[in-house]
Amino acid sequence: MSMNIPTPHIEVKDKGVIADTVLMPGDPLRAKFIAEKFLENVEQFNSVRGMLGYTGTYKGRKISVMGSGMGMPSIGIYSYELYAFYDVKRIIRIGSCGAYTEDLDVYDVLLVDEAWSESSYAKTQSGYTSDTTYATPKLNDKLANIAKVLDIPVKRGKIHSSDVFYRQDFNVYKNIRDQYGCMAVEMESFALFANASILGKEASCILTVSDSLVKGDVTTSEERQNSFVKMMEIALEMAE
Ligand SMILES: O=P(O)(O)O[C@H]1O[C@H](CO)[C@@H](O)[C@H]1O
Ligand SMILES: O=c1cc[nH]c(=O)[nH]1
Repeated sequence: MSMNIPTPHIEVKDKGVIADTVLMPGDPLRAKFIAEKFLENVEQFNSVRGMLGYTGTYKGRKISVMGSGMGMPSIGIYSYELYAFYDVKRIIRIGSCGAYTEDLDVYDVLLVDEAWSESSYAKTQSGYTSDTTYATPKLNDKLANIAKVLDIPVKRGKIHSSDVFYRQDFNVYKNIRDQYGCMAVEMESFALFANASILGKEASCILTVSDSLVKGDVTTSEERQNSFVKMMEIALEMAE
C-alpha cells in the first residue's frame, strides 16, 4: 500500500518527530502518564481519536510513547502506520495481562517470547496461517538484560492474545493454558508481532499482571494506569 504521512490515524507531518523506538501501552492515558512522569523535552505528536502520542528524552536519549487502543484491529492499525509510514524500527508493547497460572501474582512482570491466538488477524493481513507469532529474539534478550541490571525479576514465555475479554464460558482459559502452554492473557501481541515480521521490523512485549483468573486477585483502573512503573523503566532504557 502506498501512503503518505500524515496517515488516517496519526497526524504528525514530520517523520523525524517520532523516535526509532516507540513504547505502546493499550491505554492512551498511560502514554500521557509515562510522558509526564519519565520524559523531558516532551512533544505531543498525536491526538487523533484521543490516541495520544509523545516524543521526549529519557536520560538524554530519544524515545516515543503512544497508546495502541485495545485489541488486535486497533494495535494492528497503529503499529502498521508507525512501522510502514513513519519508519519506526521497534515497538515495545507495555500492557496489562490476566494470569492463567498459580505461579503468577498481580504486579509480576512478564517478557513475552511468543503469542498464541485464535485470531484471524495474521491470516487476513498477510496469509500467515500459524497460530503463533514471535517477539524479536535479540530485542527480548536486550530487555531481559536491562531487567537484570535494574534488578527487576521478569518471567519469560508464551501468552495468549485473545479477541475476547468477556467469554461466555469463563473456564475455557484452562484448556488454552493446558493445551498451548500460555501463562497469561492479553489482547494485542499476536498482531503486533505479525506486523513486525511482515515489515522486517522489531517488536516485543512486556506485561504486568493486573489480575489472576486463577486466584481472583484484581487491581484498580487507577493502579493499572499509574502503578506499572517497573515494566516502563525496563522499556524506557531502549531510548537511543
Ligand atoms: O493494559 P493494556 O495494554 O490495555 O492491555 C490489556 O488490557 C486491556 C483489557 O482490559 C487489553 O488491551 C489487554 O491487552
Ligand atoms: O486481556 C486481559 C488483560 C487483563 N486481564 C484479562 O483478564 N484479560
